[in-house]
Amino acid sequence: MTGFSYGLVGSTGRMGGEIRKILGPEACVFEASITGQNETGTPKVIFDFSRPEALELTLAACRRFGCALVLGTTGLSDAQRRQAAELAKTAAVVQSANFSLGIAVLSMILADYGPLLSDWDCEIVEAHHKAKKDAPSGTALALKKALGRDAVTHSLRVGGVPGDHICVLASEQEVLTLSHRAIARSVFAAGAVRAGRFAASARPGLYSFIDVLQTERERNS
Ligand SMILES: NC(=O)C1=CN([C@@H]2O[C@H](COP(=O)(O)OP(=O)(O)OC[C@H]3O[C@@H](n4cnc5c(N)ncnc54)[C@H](OP(=O)(O)O)[C@@H]3O)[C@@H](O)[C@H]2O)C=CC1
Ligand SMILES: O=C(O)C1=N[C@H](C(=O)O)C[C@H](O)C1
Repeated sequence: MTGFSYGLVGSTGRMGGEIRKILGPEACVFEASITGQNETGTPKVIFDFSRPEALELTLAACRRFGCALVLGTTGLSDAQRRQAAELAKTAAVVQSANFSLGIAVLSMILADYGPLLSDWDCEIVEAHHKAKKDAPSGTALALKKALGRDAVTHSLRVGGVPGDHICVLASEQEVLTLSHRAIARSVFAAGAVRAGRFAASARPGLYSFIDVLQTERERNS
């Protein structure tokens, strides 16, 4: 059961399918993909897991419906991020390159403790399924941002891997390896739906998945 009607941009895709499995196909009242658009009601939240080229359509739909946005598409340009931030002045927008809990915690660890290792080398290895279009992954870019400095990234596109990220930090004397593996793509959909439930009742603003988790924690404490 959903509790809200939703829209999907990227409805025929891998992530679109996973979100449908959680929220139920009957509550999906707006869907879009390259092959077309279908509208049967007013969504409370639109989920965009598609391609950067679709963002214009997504932002226009959010404005038209006056609804919130969960934006998971990676490979966005800086200008597109600014466009999403512009929508956030009037609607709740949760944007994250990775809606898994493990990557959220890994990002917090890097942001908090990365500065202690500022003179260590750092390289990031990411592996994904062969159909993934962008490289490096949005998550690898976000992990670099959390670390607060540049890091060489290595991208593998092999088999059906849902998403692996490994940060290797090393000095002359020691090596610290922090790694995350998504066992199934459903983990990202579960996080996105969690963000959608938050966004459905949140004030306008630009939120990260970490903001969603921290708000939930404050509400439950
Ligand atoms: N933030 C996160 O946690 C995660 C993010 N992602 C990101 O989500 C995105 C989608 O991934 P995935 O589901 O695997 O991709 P798929 O290739 O399986 O699906 C892409 C979807 O987008 C649609 N699409 C492509 N171009 C356009 C367009 N110009 N206008 C409208 N719709 C379009 C496709 O339609 P059609 O079928 O007609 O071609 C399809 O429905 C990627 O950017 C990926 O990196 C993925 C997993 C987790
Ligand atoms: O395309 C994918 O599949 C994924 N994309 C996201 C990314 O680019 O980081 C998140 C996840 O790793 C799966």
